Amino acid sequence: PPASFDWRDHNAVTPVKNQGMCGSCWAFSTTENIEGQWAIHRNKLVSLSEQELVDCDKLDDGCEGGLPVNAYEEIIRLGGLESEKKYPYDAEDEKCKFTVGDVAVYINSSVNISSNEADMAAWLYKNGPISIGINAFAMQFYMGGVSHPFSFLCSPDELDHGVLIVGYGTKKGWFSDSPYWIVKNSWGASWGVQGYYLVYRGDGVCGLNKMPTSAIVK
Ligand SMILES: CCC[C@@H](/C=C/S(=O)(=O)c1ccccc1)NC(=O)[C@H](Cc1ccccc1)NC(=O)N1CCC(N2CCOCC2)CC1
Repeated sequence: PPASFDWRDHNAVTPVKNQGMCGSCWAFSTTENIEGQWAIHRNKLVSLSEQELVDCDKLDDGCEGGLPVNAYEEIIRLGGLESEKKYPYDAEDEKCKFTVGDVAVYINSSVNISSNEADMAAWLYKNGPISIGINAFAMQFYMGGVSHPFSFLCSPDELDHGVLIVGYGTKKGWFSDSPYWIVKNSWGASWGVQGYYLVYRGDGVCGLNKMPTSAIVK
């Protein structure tokens, strides 16, 4: 794989979204992974419905939390994901309004990806953006640059946020180079670097390598 790669340069990433006052980060991590899979394998980039997952995914807890691995399973059970347009986001738990006739995309299965960050970069380059869990402690104070908090401040064993890795690169420094991941967040475009988080790549910081997953679109 190349030294750097960014799926935003290959029309596989929608604009940054905002989950608002609802703990639905897991749904954004899931829909945005599938947006990437569909764009890469069907050459169609369409914004997908997080609200369908908040309302209809019975394995998860809507605004009270969830896991992409559960959401992939529920999307297969339901029969697919509607577009954001057809099933818009309301940032609150509501009655399920899923209509199978309005499905925009479907997935065939999902995979757990290796926690080795070199393997993750190779997988991303070959297949697309990766959904991850992360300890968001350092994200709450993030103002830019390559985030590399001490592990006692950002325990890799306390994942509490779902986000999406869309690329990777290396920042050339005065004394040393910093390899980083480009992470798409769901806290709006005024957060971080136009909505994105640059975090150190290579030492499992904040547990970002603990739960890398993706949907599979054949
Ligand atoms: C209250 C839910 C908060 C929400 C994200 C909110 S958030 O607003 O993005 C945020 C995160 C951190 C700091 C500040 C703000 N977090 C989650 O949904 C996180 C996301 C995550 C964690 C680990 C790996 C991958 C993804 N998940 C979780 O919070 N949970 C995982 C699923 C679990 N369910 C229990 C019942 O049985 C089904 C599973 C509920 C807790």
